[in-house]
Amino acid sequence: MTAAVVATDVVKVYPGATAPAVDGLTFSVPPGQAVGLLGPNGAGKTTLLKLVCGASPVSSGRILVHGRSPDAAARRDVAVVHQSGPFDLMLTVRDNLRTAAAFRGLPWRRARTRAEELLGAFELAGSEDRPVHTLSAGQRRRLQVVRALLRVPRILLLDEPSAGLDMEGRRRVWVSLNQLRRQHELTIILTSHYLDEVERNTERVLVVSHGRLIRDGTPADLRNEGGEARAVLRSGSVDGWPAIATGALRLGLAAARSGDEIVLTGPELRQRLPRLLAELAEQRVPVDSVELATASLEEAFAALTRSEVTSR
Ligand SMILES: Nc1ncnc2c1ncn2[C@@H]1O[C@H](COP(=O)(O)OP(=O)(O)OP(=O)(O)O)[C@@H](O)[C@H]1O
Repeated sequence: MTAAVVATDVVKVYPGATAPAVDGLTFSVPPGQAVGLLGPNGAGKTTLLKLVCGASPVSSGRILVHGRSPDAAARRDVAVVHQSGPFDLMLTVRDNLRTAAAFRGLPWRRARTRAEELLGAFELAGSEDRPVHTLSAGQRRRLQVVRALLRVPRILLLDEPSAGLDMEGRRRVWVSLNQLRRQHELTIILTSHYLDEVERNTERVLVVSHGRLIRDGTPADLRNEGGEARAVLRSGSVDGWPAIATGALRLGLAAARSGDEIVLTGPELRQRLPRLLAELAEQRVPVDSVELATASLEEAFAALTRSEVTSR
């Protein structure tokens, strides 16, 4: 089976730059996989997408897209939703889609049915005759995805697809994309700063920092690495709260109360918690239940990128 994308020792140095934007990336993505590309601002995520779609050449190393050079693959196999995809704002939705179809060599009589289906799926039905400047930012974002999907690609690259979308807009985009994934073997590589979106819609995350790959695993792998993020204590008696807060503070933990729940956070939670519980038992402070909660992907990612910064 030919991989959808194979990157081998890929380096990208922009002209005049002092450091590479992408610095020796090696990975492969099997067909049909959805991959989230994570990293702080400036990590090299957008650059990597540009290299995969052939919009920018690699400085060294090699990228193969379904076994071909990105240039050769791009026109047929790859569709991209850029961070800001320009439309002709004065033209209607239909005319913008017609232009995009012509650019891809798709006859409009065929592309039109597909455009209508997609506009319906992305909740833009009825907007065909509206000039694009009259659409909201969220509607334009969805129209960008529609435009990218006029011909079902083998690989869809999404650069911040949810930027500017509210929660409902994000949900709608993903319902449609996941439906498409069920119908076709579609490989997706996306960058996003919404980690809940990445966790829900991808099978794998690549974490990039300063152009280098620092993690490659499932969202669950990354979350587990983040360890326990918080412990929730339930106490039947509010009288115990001062003792719990003081004891937690002594052990270097933060405590916050909400009703009869006390949330403890801080380093080495799993190790420090038994000591706190032993102290509370000695003081006869009632604790009804304790629950350790693992880190969310967001918390795990924040911890990982923080440790990267401090270890450099
Ligand atoms: N066309 C360009 N010319 C010169 N340098 C560039 C160019 N595009 C990006 N860079 C630089 O390359 C590095 C990586 O940028 P890139 O846009 O790939 O990061 P990113 O991870 O996508 O960031 P963000 O999350 O902010 O979108 C940055 O230092 C950036 O300033």
